[in-house]
Amino acid sequence: MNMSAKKDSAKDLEIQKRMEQLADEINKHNQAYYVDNNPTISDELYDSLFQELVRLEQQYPQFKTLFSPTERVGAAARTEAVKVKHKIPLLSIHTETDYTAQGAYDFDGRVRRELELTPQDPPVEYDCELKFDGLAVNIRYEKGILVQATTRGDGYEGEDVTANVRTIKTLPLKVENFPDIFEVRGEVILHKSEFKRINEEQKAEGQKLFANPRNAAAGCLRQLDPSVTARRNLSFYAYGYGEVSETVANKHSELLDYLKSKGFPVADTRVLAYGPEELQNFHVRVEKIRDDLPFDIDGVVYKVNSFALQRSLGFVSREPRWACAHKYPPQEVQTVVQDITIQVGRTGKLTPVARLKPVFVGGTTISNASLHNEEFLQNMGVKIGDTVVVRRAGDVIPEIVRVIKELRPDNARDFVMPEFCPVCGSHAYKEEGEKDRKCTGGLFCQAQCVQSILHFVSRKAMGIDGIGEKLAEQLVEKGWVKNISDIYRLTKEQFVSLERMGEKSADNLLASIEKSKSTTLEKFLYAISIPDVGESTARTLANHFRTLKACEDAGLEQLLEVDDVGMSTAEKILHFFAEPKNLQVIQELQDLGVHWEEKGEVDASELVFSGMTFVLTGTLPTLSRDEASDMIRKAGGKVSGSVSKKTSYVLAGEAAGSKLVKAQALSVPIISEEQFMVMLVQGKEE
Ligand SMILES: NC(=O)c1ccc[n+]([C@@H]2O[C@H](COP(=O)([O-])OP(=O)(O)OC[C@H]3O[C@@H](n4cnc5c(N)ncnc54)[C@H](O)[C@@H]3O)[C@@H](O)[C@H]2O)c1
Ligand SMILES: [Zn+2]
Repeated sequence: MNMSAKKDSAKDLEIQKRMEQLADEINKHNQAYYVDNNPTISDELYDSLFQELVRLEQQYPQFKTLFSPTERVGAAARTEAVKVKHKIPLLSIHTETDYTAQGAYDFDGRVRRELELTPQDPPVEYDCELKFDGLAVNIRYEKGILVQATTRGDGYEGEDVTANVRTIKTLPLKVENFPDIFEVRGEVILHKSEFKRINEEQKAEGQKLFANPRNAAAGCLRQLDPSVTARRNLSFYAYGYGEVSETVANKHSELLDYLKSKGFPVADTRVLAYGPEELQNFHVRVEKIRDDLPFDIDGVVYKVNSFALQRSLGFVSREPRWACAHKYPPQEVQTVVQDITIQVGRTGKLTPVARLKPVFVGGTTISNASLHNEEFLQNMGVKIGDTVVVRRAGDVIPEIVRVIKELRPDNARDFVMPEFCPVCGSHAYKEEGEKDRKCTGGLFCQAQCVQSILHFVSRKAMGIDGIGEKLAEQLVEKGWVKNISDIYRLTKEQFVSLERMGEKSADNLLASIEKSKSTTLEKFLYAISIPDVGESTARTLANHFRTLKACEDAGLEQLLEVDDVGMSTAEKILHFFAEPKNLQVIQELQDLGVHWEEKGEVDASELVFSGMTFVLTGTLPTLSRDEASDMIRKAGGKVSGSVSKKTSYVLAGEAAGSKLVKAQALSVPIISEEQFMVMLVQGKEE
């Protein structure tokens, strides 16, 4: 055997295995749904498993088994029920797999081909109906009297539910001037309001809740005690016929009109359509009113209207060729995880992303879904190769809801989160107690570049005016800024070459960049995006260590000595300064002229406001709040947000509010900006 033949046979085995797994899985769900009235997966999901098997069977007919679930309708009647053979089988309906307009065109195309119509022939007349989401029943009338009702069962033999069907209030028990034998077919359903009521009742009685109206309807209909069924307002809608002793119509729509005239409930949402475009119009219109209908539907049904044409089209295995169900885009489907890769976000967060075999869900095709983080990955237990359930409802981002472990192939692989950033190669750590793993190369990691520029230039950091998100993105895209130190290498030529950037703004920008070079240690420590180091931690670090070198060299113990630096922050600071490339960027910044005054070892107690706490309130005549706060801190004082007995002074301006009242109540001295400035110079109150 040559290599490629060997590969082929391995692939064949894999496909065969998949088909067996799918068949087992579908059979299991058939049992749960049809026999136990207790489905464990959504219909949409079931449909997508089913459709995958159908496709594989078409592609690889040699692997199709005799017992394939695609050959059968529903499930056999329960053993405890009385079984009834149908005079005429109750089959299923073909479901169009294309949920878009194409579905209507596909169906019409097939019908026209089968009927050997040419493009010159007129459009086919169709009857369009709702596809009720309930249970099919066959109701037999003899001489106008309801004598027997049966469920569909496996299509050939169903369960006798006569006593229960008789309790349906909208169904005539006796029909005048009816043919000797007439079997009416239709759907038994529960209205949504009734479903809600029943579930509330079940809950109050501590009984099991029904998953959806269809299952509740099935449960009520197949209930062995008719008095229970009678208390549940089941509804019935007619849409077809079985054995009849007399022809009453030549077209499907006429038959439904006839049944309606005889007192049978027939849904009003029903139209005649000519050709595929009109079919699709109906599909679209019904989708718009779907949620407002009093009962659940799972699509629409198109039927060739003429009985004569229906007869010439006939049946294929379990379905008539003259009808099809056109459903709505599912919001939940299954697909396969082909790979798991890492995406690095702007903040350095490493996110595992499942690369999916493209699948149509919630109206669009998706091929990726976020797995969020390690914890999510673990809880989900997803492996590469797994079949997963993907959900996308409305505009919501697609998500993986569950792994179908039964469909896991033997060669499924575990995914392990990397310890290095895939973009820049820096260490990626997950701190104790945190969910996210983060890249520590904040200063030069390409993935984080835009974010770090925006942070670097922000007002409380280096205070460079004029670099917003758009510009930052451009600077990175052009490759001009690879790390933040490159900001100080930007030239006027570069700026003016950008769209919508005039000479004047370029000059202003460059001036602002130049001005930012003169800064303070606390602003610099804040600007370089050390994880967890916000404005206030940067300040305490600067006050504590006084020089950048001391801060860089600090060990864990020394860091923990700093006020409000806990274990997790200390570790992040350590990791940050342990990354040689971060140190390199810091050095480059200094080489390019960024500087500040290093305070050296000043004794904090010598400062004017040391040991004092200030509270600011109202609008000061000349200083902004940030400026006043800065001045207080530089002079060794603290700024607090609320007045207490420990407050030394309240610095009050125009329109001061409740803080002023509180200060008066606690006899805290209140000072004006003018008094404050004097104190700052003289060291005490005037
Ligand atoms: N969730 C699960 O575990 C699970 C398991 C098995 C089946 N299912 C669901 O059941 C479906 C398969 O069941 P199916 O064979 O009954 O096929 P179907 O429900 O796709 O279509 C056939 C049925 O449509 C109904 N119907 C509603 N309105 C109609 C109308 N106007 N005219 C004609 N028929 C109409 C009839 O009951 C008919 O038997 C799947 O599509 C799936 O959604 C779900
Ligand atoms: Zn990185």
